[in-house]
Amino acid sequence: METADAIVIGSGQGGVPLAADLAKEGRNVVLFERDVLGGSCINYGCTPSKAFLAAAHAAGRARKADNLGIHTQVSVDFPAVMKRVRNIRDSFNQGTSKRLHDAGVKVVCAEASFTGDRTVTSKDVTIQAPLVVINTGTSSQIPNIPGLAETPYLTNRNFFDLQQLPPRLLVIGGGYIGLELGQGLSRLGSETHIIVRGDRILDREESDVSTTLAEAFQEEDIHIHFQVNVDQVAYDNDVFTLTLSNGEQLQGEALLVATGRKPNTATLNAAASGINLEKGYVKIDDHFQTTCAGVYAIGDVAKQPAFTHVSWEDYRRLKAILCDENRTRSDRVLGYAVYTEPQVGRVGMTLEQAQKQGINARAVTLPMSQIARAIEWGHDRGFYRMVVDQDTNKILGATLVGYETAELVHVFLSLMEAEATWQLLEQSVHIHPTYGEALPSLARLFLGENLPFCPNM
Ligand SMILES: Cc1cc2nc3c(=O)[nH]c(=O)nc-3n(C[C@H](O)[C@H](O)[C@H](O)COP(=O)(O)OP(=O)(O)OC[C@H]3O[C@@H](n4cnc5c(N)ncnc54)[C@H](O)[C@@H]3O)c2cc1C
Ligand SMILES: NC(=O)c1ccc[n+]([C@@H]2O[C@H](COP(=O)([O-])OP(=O)(O)OC[C@H]3O[C@@H](n4cnc5c(N)ncnc54)[C@H](O)[C@@H]3O)[C@@H](O)[C@H]2O)c1
Repeated sequence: METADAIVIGSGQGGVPLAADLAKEGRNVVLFERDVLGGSCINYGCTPSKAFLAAAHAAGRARKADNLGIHTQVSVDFPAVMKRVRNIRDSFNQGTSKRLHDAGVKVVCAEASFTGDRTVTSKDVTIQAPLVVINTGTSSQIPNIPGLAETPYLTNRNFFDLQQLPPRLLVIGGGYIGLELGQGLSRLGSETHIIVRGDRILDREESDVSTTLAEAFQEEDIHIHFQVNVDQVAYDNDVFTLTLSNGEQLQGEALLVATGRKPNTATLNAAASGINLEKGYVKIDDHFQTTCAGVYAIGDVAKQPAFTHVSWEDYRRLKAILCDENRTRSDRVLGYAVYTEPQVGRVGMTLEQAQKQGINARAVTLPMSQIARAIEWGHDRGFYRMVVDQDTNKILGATLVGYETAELVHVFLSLMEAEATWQLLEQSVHIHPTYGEALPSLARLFLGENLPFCPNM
């Protein structure tokens, strides 16, 4: 058996920089990766999906320019779109490989599992180390629908290998992936059907977020089938046929399954090192420590909010903790975004979440149709909402639905990190005419509904 100073299992968003940093300090670090280097984000998550959406939204916006009096004929070169996506993906992937190599990390390209205390084995190597970090992420959770397993369905894993635009796309799941990739292919020309088992899309968000998005999707002829399950999947002559629980049948040349994630722990044999799992996820404390001393877990596999910036921040915090700094995983403000059009930018608590915690909370909402910039630019669907604690006046959360709100929500992230009050935002003088100008306007709603809140409105 070999020994090392540190083992990292999985080359996700946290594992790669951690392995590289430790190796640069002169430690002997081994990283195991069973698939391509760089994990989900780079290879089959954020990077390819956002490069793909750049093309899709360019097409969508060009069509919508009709509203501005600009008439265009959109012609999509799908192979060129996907080639660009794969080129970006590949360049990021090569960057990961170079980073690990330059830092002196020993990379073992194989699946790792525990065979003893802090002892990790793959095909032909067994290594023990005093420090082991699990960063194995998640994979698609595939529902047990009769017939599905025998068909060449797509998940986010193989979606970006598509060579031809499917004339008709069927999507199971109305969450992040189904909506982003579903709207994306629709904007590039596929007739798109999204099958949702509940009565709304993006069902973890406030209901008016779901309604706003659903209306936007339906306006661009995306078919959303609510409150139905898929009972049967068949594949014949390159065509998928879905039989729905209401008896309806839908056909398409591509089927995307986007029904959530499952943690990559099935083959990890975590128990061999005394590591407990909870519903398949690695159980950690507030310092990322598992139930085995010296073994830590970061990112999606530790049931952290499943976003790249969270896994990456886990790495920064774990590194500080390993250097005996007083950091935890929970003392941070987290935001996220959904890259549909309109976008959803979120941070902190919703009104309902705050009230459930017993906080004396209040929310104000400003529709996009009352924002000068949104009217001028023709993006007047959506709203900005802020939640505050009425006892302390501190900002507790925000929901922004509209044009590029993933950018704007950072104003709230910083204000909340600084524990600012809504009065600070209200007193800020933002530039006219911008979307950002609407944020002090939003805060001004706490002063009274009928006051003028910004120039021209
Ligand atoms: C389509 C899609 C789009 C997304 N878009 C965004 C976005 O826009 N913004 C955002 O913040 N987040 C986004 N996410 C989420 C984001 O990709 C993940 O939250 C992030 O990659 C988490 O990374 P991680 O570090 O936990 O692990 P991962 O990046 O998942 O990496 C885990 C690695 O471990 C490897 N592995 C697993 N088991 C083993 C084993 N036993 N031995 C060796 N190696 C193993 C895997 O092969 C994988 O490479 C998206 C996800 C998807 C699927
Ligand atoms: N913009 C981003 O940051 C981004 C983008 C994509 C993915 N992600 C991350 O990846 C995660 C996974 O995305 P996802 O879209 O797979 O999951 P999700 O949890 O967002 O959505 C899955 C949806 O599928 C539904 N569903 C589950 N089983 C079903 C079934 N049998 N039939 C029909 N519907 C079913 C669920 O009700 C849910 O609405 C996200 O939660 C997010 O953390 C982030």
